[in-house]
Order: sequence, then C-alpha cells, then structure tokens
Amino acid sequence: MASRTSDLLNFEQQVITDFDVNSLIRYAQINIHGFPSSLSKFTISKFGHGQSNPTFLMEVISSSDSSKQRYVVRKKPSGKLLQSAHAVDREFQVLKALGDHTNVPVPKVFCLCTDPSVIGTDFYIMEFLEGRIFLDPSLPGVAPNKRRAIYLQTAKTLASLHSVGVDSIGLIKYGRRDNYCKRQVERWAKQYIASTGEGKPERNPKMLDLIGWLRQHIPSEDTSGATGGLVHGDFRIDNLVFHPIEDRVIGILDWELSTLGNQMCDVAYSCMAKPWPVENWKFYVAFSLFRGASIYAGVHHRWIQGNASGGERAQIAKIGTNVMIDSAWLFINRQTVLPDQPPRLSNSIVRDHMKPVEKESLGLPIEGGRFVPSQKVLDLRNKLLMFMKNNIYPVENELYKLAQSSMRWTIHPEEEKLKELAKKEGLWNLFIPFDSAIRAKELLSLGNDHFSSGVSNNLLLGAGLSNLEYGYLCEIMGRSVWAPQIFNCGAPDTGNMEVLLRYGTKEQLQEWLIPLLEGRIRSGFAMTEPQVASSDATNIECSITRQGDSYIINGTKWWTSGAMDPRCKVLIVMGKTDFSAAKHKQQSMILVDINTPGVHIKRPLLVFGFDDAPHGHAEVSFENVRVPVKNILLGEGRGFEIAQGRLGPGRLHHCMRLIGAAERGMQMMVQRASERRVFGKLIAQQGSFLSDVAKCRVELEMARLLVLEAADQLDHLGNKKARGIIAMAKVAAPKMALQVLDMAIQVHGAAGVSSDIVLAHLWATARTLRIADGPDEVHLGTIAKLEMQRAKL
Ligand SMILES: Cc1cc2nc3c(=O)[nH]c(=O)nc-3n(C[C@H](O)[C@H](O)[C@H](O)COP(=O)(O)OP(=O)(O)OC[C@H]3O[C@@H](n4cnc5c(N)ncnc54)[C@H](O)[C@@H]3O)c2cc1C
Repeated sequence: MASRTSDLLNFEQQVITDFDVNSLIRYAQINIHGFPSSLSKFTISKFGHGQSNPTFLMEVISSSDSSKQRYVVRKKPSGKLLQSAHAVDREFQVLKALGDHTNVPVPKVFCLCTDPSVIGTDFYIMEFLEGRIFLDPSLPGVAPNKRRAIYLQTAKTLASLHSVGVDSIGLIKYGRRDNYCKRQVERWAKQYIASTGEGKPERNPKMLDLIGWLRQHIPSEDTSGATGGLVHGDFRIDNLVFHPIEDRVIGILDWELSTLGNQMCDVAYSCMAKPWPVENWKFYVAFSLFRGASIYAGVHHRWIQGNASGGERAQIAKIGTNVMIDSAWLFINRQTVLPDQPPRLSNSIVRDHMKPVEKESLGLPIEGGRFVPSQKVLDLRNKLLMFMKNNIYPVENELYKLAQSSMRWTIHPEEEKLKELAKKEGLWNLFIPFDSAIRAKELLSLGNDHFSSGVSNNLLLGAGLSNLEYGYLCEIMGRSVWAPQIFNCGAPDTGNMEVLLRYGTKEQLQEWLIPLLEGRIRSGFAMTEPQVASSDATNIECSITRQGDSYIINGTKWWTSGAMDPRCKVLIVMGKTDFSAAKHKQQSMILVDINTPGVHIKRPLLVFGFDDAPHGHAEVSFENVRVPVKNILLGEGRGFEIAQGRLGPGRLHHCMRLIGAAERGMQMMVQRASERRVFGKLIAQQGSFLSDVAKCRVELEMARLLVLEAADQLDHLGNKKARGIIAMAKVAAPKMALQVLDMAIQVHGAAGVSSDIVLAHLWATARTLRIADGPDEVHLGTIAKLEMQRAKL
C-alpha cells in the first residue's frame, strides 16, 4: 500500500532544537510571495523517510484569514559533512530549471538560502505535494493492473527526465557528461574509505576488490559521454510522489545526487532487482550497489557520530552496506563470461515475486496469457510480416525458377538485394541471444569500423532478444523456405554463428564470425558420416590428427547442409582427435576453410527429389586436409560440449520454423477450400474439412505452446536443464507440421504434391526434421530417461 506524503512525518511532531525556527519564519515571510505576514499558529514536523538532507514540513496558519499553508524545508545536515555531499543549492538549481522550463514533474521551489546566519546551514523551501509514496518497490497490496500502471508511470517519468535538453534550460554546466562512472567510482571509493576503518565502522575488504573491478570495467560509452544527460542519481519509486488517486507521478523528490552524467546509471539503479540484458549491465548494476554501499557506510558513520538525519533507523545501514557489497559480487560473479543460467526476464521475476494467493486469485497465466510478446517483439513481428508480404512471397516463384534451372548452384541477385533491405529494416541476425551478443562485443571491442557492410554493429549482433522472443519471429520466417537466409537466420549458419559467439576465440571471431554476421559468407556443419550411424555421434570416424602446428583431417561426411552454396566458405567439422580417450572426450570441432586443399565437395544429395539448390546438402570428403592448430574450437576433446550448446537453440529454431510452415499450410488450405468447389459445394462446406481443419489448429497451437515453453526454459534454465522440453518440442513440431501440411496437400489435390506450389517442399523439409538434428527415437529416449529419473525421486 502507498503512504500519504503527510503520513511520512515522524509520529511525534518534533520541537526543533538545532535551528532557530523564528528566523526561518522571518526568512520565509520576506522571500516567499503569499507567505502570511502574521501567523496564528505554526508547526514544524520532520519527515522520517530518507537518510540524507533533513526535510521538514512547515504548516502555518494565517492570523488574518485563518488559511492553512504547507511548505517543505530541506536543509543540509548539521555537523562535519563528507566532501561535496548534501549540496542543497544544486537541488534547488535543478528543481527550479525543471519546474520553470519543462514538464518533468517536480515540486515548485520558492527560495534558496545560503546565509548561515539564518538557520545555520543552507536550505531551500518548496511546495508540499500531498500524494502517495510507495515505500516498498514490490508494491504489496496493490492490484496487478494498478501495479503495472504505476511501474509504467515510473519508467515514463524517468524517460521524461532523461529527455530533458539540459543546454536550453540553464543546466549546461550542471556537470560533465563524460567519464561519469569513472569519477563516481573514485568519489564513492573515497567516501567509503573516509567512513570506515580504524575507530569507525569496520572496512570490508570485498569493497576494495569491488572498487578495483569497477575501475577495470568502465564502459566505453561512459568515457565518450554517449549516454550522457541529466541524471537523477537516486531514482527509485519511493522518491516519487504519485497523485492521491490517479496513477501518475506529480513530483520527483530527492535530487541530492543529480548531475549531468551517464544516464544508464539511473536506469540500472531504478531496476536493480531486475537483471536486464544490455551491454555493460553487469557494470551498471554493480556500480549502483557499490554506490549504495558507500552511501550506507556514510550514513552509519554519521549515526555513530550522532548526526544522521534518519535517526536510529540509520543503524540498519551497517547491515545494508555489507549486503550491498556481497550482492555486487554475487552479480558480477554470476555473470562471468556467459551465465550458466541466462538472466531472467522481468515478467518471470514479477511472477516469482507474486504471493501464491495473488497467483491463485489471478489463476495463472497472468495478464492476458503467459506467452504474450512484448511491444518490441510485436513491432518486429509486424515489420517481418510486412516484409514477407511485400518482398518474399512475391519472389518465391522467381527464386524457384533459378533453383530448378541449370544455373541452380548460383545465387539469384534478388536474394542479395533482399538481404540488404532486411538489414536496413533492422530484421537482421535476430536469432542472436542477448548474452552471446554481449560476449562478442566484449571480446571484439566492436566498433563500427569492424564491419564492411556499413551497418551498425549493434544491428549485426541482433536485437537483444531472448530465445523466447525470437520464437515469435522465427516462426514467421519459417513460412517460406527462402526467408530465413534473407534475414541471416538460416540453418546451419545460425547454429554455427552461435558456436563462434559462445566458444570462438577473438581471432576466430574476427576471421569467420564477422563475415558470417554480415551475410557475406555462409557456412556448413559437417558431422554426419555415411558409413556409421551418426545419430550416435560417438560413432564418427573422421580423424583430426595433430602434426606440429597443424591438424590433418581425413574422413567422409555427408548431409553437410549449405556446403553447395557458392558463398559457403567455412565448415565446422566434427572428428576425433583422440580415439583412445573416454567416449565423449574423443571428439573435437575444428574450423576448416572450404577452399583448403583436400576438401572435395563430391555431390549434392536429394531430399525426396529436392536438392534445395543453391544451398544444398553435400557429400564432402577430407583427404589430408591441413588446417592450422588455432582453428580448433574450445580445445581438443570438447566437441560434445560444443554440440550440446549448439544443438539446443538450433533444434528449437527448426521447431519454430516448423510452426511457421504449418501456419502457411493452414492459410493455404483454408484459402483453397474457400475457393474450390467439389460436387456442388466449396470444399470448406464439406463437413469432413471443417473437422480436419479444426483438428489441425488444435495440434498447431499445442505444438506452438510447447515450442515457446521450451524457448522460455532455455532462457531461464539453460541448455542442459531445458533438454527434456527441447526434445519434446523437437518430436512434436515436425509431427504436427507434417500432419497440417499433409492435410493442406490433400485439399489442394494433385497440385499439392507438385512443385508448382510450396506445400510439397515444405512437407519434404518437415519430414527431414524427424531425422535431422537427431531422429525422433533419440529425443524420445531423452524424454523417457528424464521421466524415469523423475519417477525415482
Ligand atoms: C535434410 C538433412 C539435412 C541434414 N543436415 C546435416 C548437417 O548440416 N550436418 C550434419 O552433420 N548432418 C546433417 N544431417 C544428418 C542428420 O543429422 C542425420 O541424418 C541424423 O543425425 C541421423 O543419423 P543417420 O542418418 O546416420 O541415421 P542412423 O544413426 O543410422 O539412424 C537411423 C535410424 O535408426 C533409428 N534410431 C537411431 N537411434 C535410435 C535409438 N536410440 N532408439 C531407437 N531407434 C533409433 C532411427 O529410426 C533413425 O532414423 C542432415 C540430414 C538431413 C536429412
């Protein structure tokens, strides 16, 4: 529940002894227009909430008309203060500028006094805002829809504050925009040192380590000032006054730490409890916790000295300091390189924090359903749908024509044009999970000049989506066999790029990942071998033998998808580096330039007569292929480890595309049935059709939910723990797609099995997915094994 601003006064109205109240009244009478010249009564009460500048409510009753007026007085604390803290004159300056020139909600300020003879310290007087303050950021007791509105308003208020053009409202010199974090780390480090140590609260050595860590990880945008602007410095929900009834903010309070600087710090600080996947997030959250720890140490120290404005409550600051230091380290360590468990999404956190009774009262799924895409995803989805409608469906026939001609193994120029268009529209590399993108950026210290295509590197590293978010988009690409590669989201490139993003060295990323991300080259994944049952990858026989600074590769692979493509330049080859090692440690993966002597593309394989030109599935032989040692991925014997990381997301991408293929089938089936007459009636009017189409929809929606759930679990639990549900999706999605496409083919009659329309090709592709990336039986084995284990618990 919210507290009224007036409820936050200390219970007993205090008689102020450390300043001259009469002097304050005299000052107000002279400097505030409309302040009563004679008073029949006045009271001064102190606000109990907040630990910093003492703040008072001054209520005065005019003796002439008995009207009551309320003002807020905010002053510096008395006593010796830490350097640059408690600058109420700066608070006044920023409040005045915002109040006079912007719509940012702030209390109106009346006067600033820097004359110590009045009440002993600087102070200013502002209007009193009667409204609601939410002291607990989890908003207990507030209905979910209200909570949503309040959080939304909080975010909007921060956005309005961050949008202020400081130069035009007289705040141009309010601070420096660059190197904010750098200066802040030094400032709060000094204050921590000053507040702790001998004769003071105990100094925590982990805080010193934290200072060192922060110094080493200052983000580049901080140095450049790219994210610079007005910073509140303490933007929390309990520093906002909400309207007494309406869910809107009427005032942002407590501007003590405001300045110009890196606005990301405000963002991170305001959602410290909500991990959020952007670059440098680790730094910003750790920085917020560090700064909080330093402030608490100061509060605790002042409490020991007897001049903390928060009174006895300041004692808890002692515990708070160390909790914050520990939390910072927990956060830093949890996210080293890539998290075992990727960051949780905010809606899951909200769910997790709901009390059972709240969940029950809502009957999960909450707020319109569990799988409701965010606005960002909806926007991308709409863009994709338009792109498919305007650019892909209309050229499908044209692309097929070339792929069935004698020029089948060349690229249609339209395809490359569409790739450029997709890049421009921000529909590029959407498959890249945000955590992998962060690693790539860190490893490569990417700048725009690393890319030749002229597209910003941010775009080349995707849109910062989770696997679940990508699920809503990938299925749309799956509606056409041509679409995925136009968005640079085709197999096996996505899986291969994911391998490089997760496991590649800096050099490997430079050499292969960047051209792949740009869409300049394509790739293949060579694991399956004709002579052994390759669904069990321990059977593979291809050898990778170390010779000095090289590895020599010998073996035959088949079904190496993409290897026929003239743009294919690199293969990830799985082979054995040590035939005598433990069963799952014999295999390694290595990068092979397709033009290396000894790599022979033997022939394209056909899938029910489709050769999938110009992409193709090739038989490839490797005869004494010599590659440099640096091409090994992750290290010898770690092939299985990589395969597990690669296959989870890759498998799900297939499932997502299958949902899209089935949707296309549904749409074509209904359209055909609504146009074609058989025996005097439209097909759609035949009872058997209605029953069949409904059953298809049921199957499709079940499979979609399973796929989305698997993506959600992959995001939350990681590859290993999500393997059961991924296996389920991998079994269910092809089965469903085959059923729906088969029905669509049936409705189309002979046209359905022809190559004149896309259904036969979509069906053939779906059929391969009961085998490719592991046959059904292998996945059923995984599901059954987990089920048996569960039963034993
Ligand atoms: C279109 C297409 C594209 C492909 N792309 C690639 C690629 O890019 N790179 C690559 O390396 N490979 C690729 N493959 C190969 C694919 O991954 C393999 O075909 C698959 O792993 C199965 O291996 P296999 O063909 O050797 O079948 P085998 O291992 O010989 O299995 C044959 C059958 O045995 C049965 N079986 C297997 N295991 C079990 C079990 N545990 N219990 C009961 N029955 C079982 C299943 O019915 C299975 O279908 C592709 C395949 C296709 C069709």
